[in-house]
Amino acid sequence: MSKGIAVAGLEHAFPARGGAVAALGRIDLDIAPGELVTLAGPSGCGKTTLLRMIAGFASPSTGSISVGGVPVTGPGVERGVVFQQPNLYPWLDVRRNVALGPRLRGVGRAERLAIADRYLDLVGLSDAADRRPYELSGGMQQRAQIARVLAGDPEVILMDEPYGALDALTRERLQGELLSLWRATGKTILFITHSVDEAVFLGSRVLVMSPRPGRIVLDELVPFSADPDLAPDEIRALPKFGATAARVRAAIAH
Ligand SMILES: Nc1ncnc2c1ncn2[C@@H]1O[C@H](COP(=O)(O)OP(=O)(O)OP(=O)(O)O)[C@@H](O)[C@H]1O
Repeated sequence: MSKGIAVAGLEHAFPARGGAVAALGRIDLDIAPGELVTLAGPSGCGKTTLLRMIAGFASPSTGSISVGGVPVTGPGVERGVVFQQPNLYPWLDVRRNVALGPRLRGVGRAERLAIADRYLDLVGLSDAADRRPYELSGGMQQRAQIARVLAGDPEVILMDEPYGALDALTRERLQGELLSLWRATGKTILFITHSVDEAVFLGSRVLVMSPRPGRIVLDELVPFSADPDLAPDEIRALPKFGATAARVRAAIAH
């Protein structure tokens, strides 16, 4: 099951010496269950602030956020968060890191390890299950983090530039994997990125925010990622892909 996200009349200013920093202008946003929404915009425009508020790590100065119709008042198991830097526990092996969510939910040992193995297989990490996080490459750690979030079976996945620190090849591979995973599970995903290519490749809908205080200045449905007849490799080669990317780039530069 996936849930929708509703942001209504949201504004946010951070208190600061010499006056407040207006981080987010007015944001009204409805994300339907099962959408994969990518969010781009210039550095410092408030993308992370918005994601952290939906995650329940911080609350807005004004306005409201609900997930699945329930107001957000703090973090919750129905929202999984993937950070730019993998945040695995160094003292647990990869399988136990992934099994952590089910463990916290009280799932028995054999079952939670089976769940972990299923998600490690899904992200192509079965061979690394017994290793510690520091024995993994950056891309493998990021995959393990994604497996861990999926093992918690959240209805909504919030991803804050998860591939920003990866090399180009690994990044493209993980983008393709995420696409297959989203097509298979229909989870609601909000994905922040600095890459126009990544935004247009992954998003069933692309949002662009203005410079701070961030407002949504482009909101466009994109037909590529949801099309089961399009293999990941084919998407970037479409002429319409280039045209959409040009519009997104123009909106960011505005
Ligand atoms: N805790 C805080 N206190 C004061 N100002 C903050 C705080 N967190 C963020 N800001 C400011 O709010 C603005 C938005 O920051 P945010 O991290 O949301 O932007 P971003 O779009 O995610 O940026 P980037 O793309 O560079 O990661 C920035 O000007 C930032 O300096």
